[in-house]
Amino acid sequence: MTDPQPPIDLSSYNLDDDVSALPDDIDVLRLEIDRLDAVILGAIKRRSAVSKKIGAARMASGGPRLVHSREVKVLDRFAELGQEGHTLAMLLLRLGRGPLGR
Ligand SMILES: C=C(O[C@@H]1C=C(C(=O)O)C=C[C@H]1O)C(=O)O
Repeated sequence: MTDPQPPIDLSSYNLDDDVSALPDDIDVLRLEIDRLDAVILGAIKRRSAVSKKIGAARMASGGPRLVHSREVKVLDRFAELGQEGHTLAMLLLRLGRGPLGR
């Protein structure tokens, strides 16, 4: 159903490391949250900029601002997170539309 993900090497982010191996130390765990938030925020900002660039390029050649079929694929990608994943994907799509986006 979902497209295969592109071959991106995420190994340096340690996203698959066993969380149960982390110490039960709130300060240490919060540092891990802070690290992950920095990665997520950086990725979201870049995703929004790339999405806007695609929209601008498409409109410059007379195409539509949005492509429903592609947006459905993005929504599918986050479906494993359930309703919250849907909400998250919708927010990502909105961020890529800029201030006039719904
Ligand atoms: C980025 C694109 O343009 C728009 C933005 C999308 C996105 O942010 O993922 C998806 C589809 C389009 O509505 C695209 O067509 O890939």
